Amino acid sequence: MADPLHSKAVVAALGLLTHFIVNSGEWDHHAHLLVPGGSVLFGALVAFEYMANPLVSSFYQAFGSVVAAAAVYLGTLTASIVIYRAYFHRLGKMSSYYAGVIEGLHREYNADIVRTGPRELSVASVEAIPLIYGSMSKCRKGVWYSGSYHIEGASLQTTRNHQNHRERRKAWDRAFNAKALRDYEPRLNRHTLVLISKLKEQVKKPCVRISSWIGFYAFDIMGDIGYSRCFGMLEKGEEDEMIELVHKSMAPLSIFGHIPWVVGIMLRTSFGAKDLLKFIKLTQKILIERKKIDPAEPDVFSHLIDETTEEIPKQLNADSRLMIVAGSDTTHATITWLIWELCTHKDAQAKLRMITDDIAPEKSFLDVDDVKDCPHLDGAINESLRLHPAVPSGVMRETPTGGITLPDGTHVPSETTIWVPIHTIQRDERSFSEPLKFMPERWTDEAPEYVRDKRAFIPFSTGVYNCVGQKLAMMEMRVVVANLVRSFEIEFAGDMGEAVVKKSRDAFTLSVGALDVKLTPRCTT
Ligand code: HEM
Repeated sequence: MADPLHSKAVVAALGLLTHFIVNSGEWDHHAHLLVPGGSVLFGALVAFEYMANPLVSSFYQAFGSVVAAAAVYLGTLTASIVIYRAYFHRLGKMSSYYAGVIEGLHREYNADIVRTGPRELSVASVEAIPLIYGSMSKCRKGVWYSGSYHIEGASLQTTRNHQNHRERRKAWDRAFNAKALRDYEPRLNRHTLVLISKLKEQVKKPCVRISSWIGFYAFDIMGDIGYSRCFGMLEKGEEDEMIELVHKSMAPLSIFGHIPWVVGIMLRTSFGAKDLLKFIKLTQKILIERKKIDPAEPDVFSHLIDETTEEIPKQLNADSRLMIVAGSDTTHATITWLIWELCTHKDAQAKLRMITDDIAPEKSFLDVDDVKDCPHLDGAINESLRLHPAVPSGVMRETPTGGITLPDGTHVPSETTIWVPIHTIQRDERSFSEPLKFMPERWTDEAPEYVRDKRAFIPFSTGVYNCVGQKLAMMEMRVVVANLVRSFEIEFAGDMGEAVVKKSRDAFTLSVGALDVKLTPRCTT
C-alpha cells in the first residue's frame, strides 16, 4: 500500500474530506485552532517522516517531503472551495457580494434576495419578516452571536438557546414593564433638565457639538437607570472613557461583523480587540460595584441581580455590557439624526415646535408624562428611526434543519445565516410613499397614506427577540426632543451636518458622526 504522505491521491482526498467536514458544520468560532493545530500536525509529520522513513537521510529532506504533501493538501482544499462556491454552492443561484452597502447590492442586482457571504443571505422582503423573526419562526440566532461566549458568557441578546432566552427575558420584561418605567420617570426628567440647562449655557458659542451632549445624556441615563451609577458626563461636559470604549470596541464589528470567524480569532488572540476586552472588563467592574449597593430607587439590575447570593453569574457580565451598548448608543444615534433632519428641514422643526409649544404652554419644561401622547412628536421620532435605524443592517438569524421556504417560493437551506436589512426595507417605496422624505405626518392622521405597509417598520426588530427597552427609549427620545425644540432654534454650524452623513458607521449599532449646531434661545423660555 502506498505511504499516505507520499501519495498525492490520498493527500488530495484528505483535502476534499476537510472541505466536506468544514462545510457541514459551524466552525466559525474554532478558526483560532487552525494555525496552532496545523503547526503541531506539521511538526509531528516532519518528525515522523525523519524517524520512520528509511529513505530519508536528513531532517531537511523530511521537511521537504511534508511541505510537498502540505502543498497538495492545501491546493486541493482551496480549489475545492473555489469550485464549490462558484458552481455548486447551495445559495449559488443568488447574487454574491462580500462588501459594500447592502442597500446598494439589492438595487444593483435588482433582487430582494442577495447573497452576501458563502452561507449568508440578505432578504429585503416584508413578507419574509414573520418567517425569519416572528414568534412562530423556526429560525434561531445566527453564529455571529456566540463570538464572545468564551469571555463573558451569553447575554440576553446573544444567547442562541431559545429556552434560555425565554427564561431570562421574563426578568428583563419585569425591568421594563409599566410599573418599572414609572419608577424610572423621575430620573429621566432630572437628566433631561440637566441637559437643557447645560445647553442653555452654550448659547453664546457659535458652535455646539450637540451629538456629544446627547451622548453624555444617553450614557448618564443608562448609568442611572441601569445601575444607579452616576457617570456624571453631563455635569462634566466631557466625554468619559466609557463612550470612547463603546465606539472603539464596536469598531471591528463594522469591518468584520459578517465574518464571525475573524471576530472569534480577534477576541481569542486580543489582536485588534484590545478595546473590546477592556470594555468588557469595565462593564464587569460596574456590575460588581452595583452589587455592593442598595439603591434608593429601583434600577434595571434590581430586577436582574440575585440578592440571595454573593456571586455574579458569568452571563450577567454579558448583560451588563448589553445594557450599556443597547441602551445608549441607539438613542444617541436616533436623537442625533433627528436633530440633523430638523436642521435640514426647518419647516418641520418649526411645525414640531408649534405643536410642542401647545402641550402645557404654561410650563417651561415638559416632563415625561406631558409628552407621552403627542402623535406628531412620535411621528418625527419614527421618521428618524425609519430613515436612520440604530441597528442598520438588521439582526442575523440562522435557518433550521430542513431550511425554510420564503413566501416567494425560494428555498433557503438549513444553517444559512439570513436577515432582513432594516435600513433597506424601511426605505422601500413598496412600503413607504416618497420613502426618502422626512415626513412625520405619515405617522399621524395628516398623511397616513404615505405608510403603505407598516410591517416594514422594524427599528426595534420584532418577535420574541425584539427590543425590550423600546418603551424606555421612546420616553427618553420624546422628552429630550420636545424640550430641545421648545427651548432653542437649532441650525447647522461647523461642517453643516456633513460628518453625520459621512462619518456614521454601521458597527452593529449605528456609531453616529459628530453634529455641530448653533443654538438660539427662544424668548418664551
Ligand atoms: C432608539 C433606540 C433603540 C433601538 C432602535 C433598539 C433596537 C434594538 C434591536 C433592533 C434589537 C434586536 C437585537 C437582536 O435581535 O440582536 C434590540 C434588542 C435589545 N434592546 Fe434595544 N434598541 C433601542 C433602545 C434600547 C434601550 C434604551 C434599551 C435599554 C436598556 C434596550 C435594550 C435592549 C435589549 C436588552 C435587547 C435584547 C432583547 C432580547 O434579545 O430579548 N434597547 N434593540
